[in-house]
Amino acid sequence: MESVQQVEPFDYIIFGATGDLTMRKLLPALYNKLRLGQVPADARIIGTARTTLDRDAYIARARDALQHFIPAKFLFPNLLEQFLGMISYVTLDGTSADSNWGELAAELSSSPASRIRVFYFATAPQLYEAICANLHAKEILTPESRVVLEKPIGTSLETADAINEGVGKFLPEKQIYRIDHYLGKETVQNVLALRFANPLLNAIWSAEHIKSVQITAAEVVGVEGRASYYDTSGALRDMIQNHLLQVLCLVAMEQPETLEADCVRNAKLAVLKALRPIKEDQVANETVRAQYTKGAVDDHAVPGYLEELGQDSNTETYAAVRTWVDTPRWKDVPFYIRTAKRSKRKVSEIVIQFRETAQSLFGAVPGNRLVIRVQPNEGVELNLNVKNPILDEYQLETVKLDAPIKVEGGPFPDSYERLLLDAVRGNPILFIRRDEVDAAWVWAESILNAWADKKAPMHSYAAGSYGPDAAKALLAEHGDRWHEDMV
Ligand SMILES: NC(=O)C1=CN([C@@H]2O[C@H](COP(=O)(O)OP(=O)(O)OC[C@H]3O[C@@H](n4cnc5c(N)ncnc54)[C@H](OP(=O)(O)O)[C@@H]3O)[C@@H](O)[C@H]2O)C=CC1
Ligand SMILES: O=C1O[C@H](COP(=O)(O)O)[C@@H](O)[C@H](O)[C@H]1O
Repeated sequence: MESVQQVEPFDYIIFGATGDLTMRKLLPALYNKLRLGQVPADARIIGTARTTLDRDAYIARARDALQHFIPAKFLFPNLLEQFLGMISYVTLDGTSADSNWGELAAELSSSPASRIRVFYFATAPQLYEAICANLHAKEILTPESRVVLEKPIGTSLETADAINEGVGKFLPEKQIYRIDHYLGKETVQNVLALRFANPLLNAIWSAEHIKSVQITAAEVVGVEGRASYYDTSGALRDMIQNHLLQVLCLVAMEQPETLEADCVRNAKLAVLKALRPIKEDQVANETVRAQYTKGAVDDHAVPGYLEELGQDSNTETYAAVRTWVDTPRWKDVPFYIRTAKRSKRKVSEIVIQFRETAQSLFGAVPGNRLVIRVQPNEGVELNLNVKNPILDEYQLETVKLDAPIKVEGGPFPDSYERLLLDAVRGNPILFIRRDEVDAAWVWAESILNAWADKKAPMHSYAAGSYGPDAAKALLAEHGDRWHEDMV
């Protein structure tokens, strides 16, 4: 029950405190943890950014954000005031040695030196090294400090190395927390529980019984206000290199010896290293990339990606990859991973397709299917073949066992909630180690390089559809179908 206990007193120092991430995710997550009794009353949140604001002006912004992003029934007036009372603001350019570091240091010095300090970098990653250099030079980093790095950790192995080296000059790896918010999702963490706490599933979790695995993260939204970032990234860098590969690792890994962070991270790393490299001349066969064109989402007409961008682009808003984990457990089992902007519906899910039985008492019977609904409508469903109760003879039909995953009396926790306090706890189990980042880039780069060299076509799909038809062929070659095409 450790996770419902209050954490130790902390100072959370947010760089980028006026930004979208802070307002939409970080402050609401910390408020929710206070509501749940996990944040001690003397915890403090110090926001910093370059915009000149006094405390009152910052608190007004924070209040607006909380009123907007926390459902009214969970926004208790006294608690809101208590939370806002924990916040202060320092106008600071994190990259400039001449900036207001004295004020930040003075704020922090009012707490005991042994207090936990979490420096959360909600800024562009190019700033991380300079911020760390200043924190170091101004002697603000203590042995009880950690830094949380937001994604993206680079756009390639080389740029990721530059970020990691830059931060690593000032802090050892154990004080560096690279966030991947998919690991903060309860339903993603649940993959380990499902696999290793259910002998029934554990016994059949291998190529002998599993025919294929598909992992999807599709969104209805387009690139919204983030086109300038997104166009330098694309679907593979934005979602697959990090979030979906992490999910794949949890599905495919061998059982770690313990739940200690490095045991789990070693097991994930082994999967990343076992991913079969996709060679340049295979990229056209093993991957599909596409851009959305104009279409309709929820009956509203929406423009295509290029129209939104206002210029030509070679950036994919859809990516699907067929990949293989070269370990005995997963021999010849295809893993299909896909992500899309402007899809028909928002869904993140893992579909485990079990093998059919060609000859049984009932002849050929379809394989069972386990669906882990990451979001929305969080839960687990299992398709079973049963006897049709109306007919006298044995005729089979499929029923679905459905186990929703809900939180009694509360909203489903946002992924940032768990992660923000794990950084305080000093528990890196849900954060990415540097060697994982590197291994994921090694695998992703061969695809990205081939795409950059136009070795695979750029397909298109109408906004509001499930993606390009070409993606169906990736699965059809192995007798598989995407979940929405399954009967
Ligand atoms: N928004 C999201 O949903 C997600 C964001 N991320 C990542 O989080 C990070 C922040 O994203 P987001 O909030 O959207 O970005 P925004 O552009 O909304 O915010 C950037 C923040 O950084 C501050 N900033 C910029 N330069 C400096 C500086 N030199 N010193 C101190 N503060 C500075 C800005 O304030 P000011 O201009 O006042 O200095 C602002 O508060 C990025 O790395 C992004 O990739 C990751 C996943 C999702
Ligand atoms: O990291 C990112 O994730 C979001 C999708 O997150 P989800 O929790 O809503 O599935 C995505 O919109 C964004 O482009 C990407 O940077």
